[in-house]
Amino acid sequence: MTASRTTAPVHVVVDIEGTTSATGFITEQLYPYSRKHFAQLLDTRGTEPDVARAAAAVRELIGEPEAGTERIVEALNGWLDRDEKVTPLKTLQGVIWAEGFASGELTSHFYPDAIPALRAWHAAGHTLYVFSSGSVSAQLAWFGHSAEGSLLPLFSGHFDTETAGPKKIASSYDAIAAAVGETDPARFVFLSDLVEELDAAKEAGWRTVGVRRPGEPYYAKGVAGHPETDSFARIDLSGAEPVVR
Ligand SMILES: CSCCC(=O)C(=O)COP(=O)(O)O
Ligand SMILES: [Mg+2]
Repeated sequence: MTASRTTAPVHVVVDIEGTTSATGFITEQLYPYSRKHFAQLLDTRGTEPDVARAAAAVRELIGEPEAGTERIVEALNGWLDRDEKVTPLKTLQGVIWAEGFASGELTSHFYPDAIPALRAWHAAGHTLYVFSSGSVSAQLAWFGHSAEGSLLPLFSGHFDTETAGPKKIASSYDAIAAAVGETDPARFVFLSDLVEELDAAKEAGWRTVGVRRPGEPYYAKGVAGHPETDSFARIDLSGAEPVVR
């Protein structure tokens, strides 16, 4: 059972892939871009802290302490093939994508209802956060380069699997609440396309809304046990509970 809350503004925490943005855009535009640059990144910037930490984590995960660039890239591409949200993969993608966005080679995608709703919630006094498997550096590049310019001023913080923990376990949502300094978990509303993530947030006492957009990979799976919407425009945050109109 979730705790009650007043009608005070809430903390809205959004997932990216399948929620604010199309999975197909990310897998077709961003994933190939990262594949193209993994080897070069490891060879030319391997001593940078983020790159070195991620390479060490890949070696540990594959159980090959001596793995060189070729073997690491093979592991990264295997995870990408299966869209596995492995933290060091996401860290390296974030470093690569940050450069791609900065140079103008990459652009981000948002469903047409997402940006107006984010702006409206921010204007209404709600605080906005991102919790995505995409690294914080990828999130900053993504939200910093929308077709409508930078959306970063709308957000009060960004969380990923390195800073908060895996998205399918409740303690990660507790960690976000602690980082935000919020003691009432019912003041959070988490929006995601993946039911296991919504379940974990709900277990932590958060409110949830399942975002179920036609054409998305998890559409058929559904979001049983959570209010469901196909558009941010239908989410009303003015009452004690998020309502889908
Ligand atoms: C452009 S942000 C990175 C997107 C990404 O790589 C990813 O895995 C997003 O997964 P999510 O947790 O947002 O569904
Ligand atoms: Mg998602």
